[in-house]
Amino acid sequence: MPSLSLTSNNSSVDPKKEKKTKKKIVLETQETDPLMVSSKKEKKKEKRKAVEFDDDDEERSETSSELGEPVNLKKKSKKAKVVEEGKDGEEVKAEDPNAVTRFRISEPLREALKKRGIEALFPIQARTFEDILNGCDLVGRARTGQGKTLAFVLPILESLVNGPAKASRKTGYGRPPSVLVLLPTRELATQVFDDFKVYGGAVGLNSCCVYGGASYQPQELALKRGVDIVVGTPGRIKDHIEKGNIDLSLLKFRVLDESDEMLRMGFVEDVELILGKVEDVRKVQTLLFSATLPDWVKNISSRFLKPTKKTIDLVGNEKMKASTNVRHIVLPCSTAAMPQVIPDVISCYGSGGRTIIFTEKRESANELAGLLPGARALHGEIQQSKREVNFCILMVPSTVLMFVYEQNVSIVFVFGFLNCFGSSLGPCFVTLSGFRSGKFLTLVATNVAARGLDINDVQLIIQCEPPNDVEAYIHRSGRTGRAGNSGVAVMLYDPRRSNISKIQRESGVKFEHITAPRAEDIAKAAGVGAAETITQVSDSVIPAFKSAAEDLLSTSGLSAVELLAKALAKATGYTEIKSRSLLTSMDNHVTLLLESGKPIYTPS
Ligand SMILES: Nc1ncnc2c1ncn2[C@@H]1O[C@H](COP(=O)(O)OP(=O)(O)OP(=O)(O)O)[C@@H](O)[C@H]1O
Repeated sequence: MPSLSLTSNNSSVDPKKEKKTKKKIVLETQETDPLMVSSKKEKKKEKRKAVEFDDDDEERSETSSELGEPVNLKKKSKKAKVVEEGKDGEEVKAEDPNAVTRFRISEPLREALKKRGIEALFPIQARTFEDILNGCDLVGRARTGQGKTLAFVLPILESLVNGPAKASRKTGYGRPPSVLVLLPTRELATQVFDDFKVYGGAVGLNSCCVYGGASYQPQELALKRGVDIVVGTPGRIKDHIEKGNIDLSLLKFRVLDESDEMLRMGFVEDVELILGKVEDVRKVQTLLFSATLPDWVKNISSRFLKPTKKTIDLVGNEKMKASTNVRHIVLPCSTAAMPQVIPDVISCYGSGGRTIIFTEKRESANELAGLLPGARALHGEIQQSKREVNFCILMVPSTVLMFVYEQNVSIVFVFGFLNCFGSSLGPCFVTLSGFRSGKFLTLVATNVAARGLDINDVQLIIQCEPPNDVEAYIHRSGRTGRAGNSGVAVMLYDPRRSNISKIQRESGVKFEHITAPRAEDIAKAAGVGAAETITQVSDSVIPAFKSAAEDLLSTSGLSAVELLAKALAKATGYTEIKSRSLLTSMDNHVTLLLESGKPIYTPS
């Protein structure tokens, strides 16, 4: 009989160590099985050991910006500000080489940027600005959240109002568009349109947004009135071109944003048809942007862009393709354990901000959203009106509610009694706009939310299983850690069914391996929050509770600190701390590592 030793290691799973100790058997059992643990005391001892944090840096992501405790990651990574001593000891900021003032950006645009807190360009913007303004076709690539949208918005607007495109640009009623921007999803089109609306509006240029699933009429009206910039999805833009609503004869710019996704989604034919409608391609500048540019997209781009095109690739051959502002983590977890594990991951890593959870299928998104408190689902089957709606209530008399769509394109009168309000309002404020505005903090989405979405304060991304391709991993994890902020991306995987090595190899991410947050971790995070709220309780309550507190202190045999700890535990809903499997993250399971002195052979 080989000798067996019992090791319960609740800290990080270390694949390297696993390799070295080949003669180990990992068993798993219900915690209540008396045969598997010698005594309760021993078990408690092992648990206590497991609480100690394995501080082995080796297994942590080399890309992590925050490698300490898994809580409170809400930090802005500070951009270096060079400060010099001026006259009379006054502090003078040395000018940033990427300061907005150093670029050919006109005053109204500078003002609009300043209003949004932008005083310097990000590297992809600085590196592409002059080339675009000088009329070059360009392929631009930078990691997620690095500001690729403004990298094309700013020089295009400058070119139209002060640069080479100004001379031949038409103005007035019924003018055909000067700019056409193609994006793969309606959500992205809306987002990029918002930027054109703000910055274009600042220099007197009009934009409109067209996408499938929404009514044609308001889009046709806007196009007929005349616009400078059209942003939209390929299918609907193609329809408008075929219906004669969009005239591309005076087009100056065409932009393919998230180009690889657009072409992958089967829009190649639509995109080719749209681009083919431009009669004289020499008069049009074509720009192509994405965080991921597989070789096949680069090849296709040579068909759409001039041979003289410039390529600005800020990722290039660097091993790490995903965001370097994100802490990339993997966690073994079975599907059955997800509803228990995900809320705990959110408690430990969500820093109180927004979380996006990605599932592969629509049904799983619906199911999970139903199981997680305060979560909503977003996927392609959800009606467009519910996916991104920006209603505002204009007046609420006792019996009439009136909603006006933000773009003033449709007005809906809803007549009814005020008590109908609660039930009718709910579905209106759903999904993206509700998530953006903080009405709910957890979004469960399919890949429809993987690309380009820029939502404030998304602290945590959870992927329920490894995606099929590396691009999906890069874009999904890139919904956090944007514009210099840090974030956490946790990928769940079932070690018996899925493999993370392909994603690891192709993305260049060195994943940090963790186990499901232990009850102690979650309790600690909750305790910190509860301690803060206790200090906010009014002193007026003390007299009412003082005598009970004194009685408790004198009779319990516990110290004041221990009693306070129990009170915090109760306040946060903890009456006991449960164990959890390291392999599947199932509650009430313990993982046992049995080491043998000799090889063990199975009967077969
Ligand atoms: N120069 C800047 N200074 C500060 N913030 C900026 C600057 N440029 C862009 N941003 C902000 O950075 C965020 C990310 O920008 P954007 O969505 O364009 O990134 P992206 O590179 O297109 O990301 P993705 O690849 O995910 O689509 C936005 O909130 C944007 O307002």
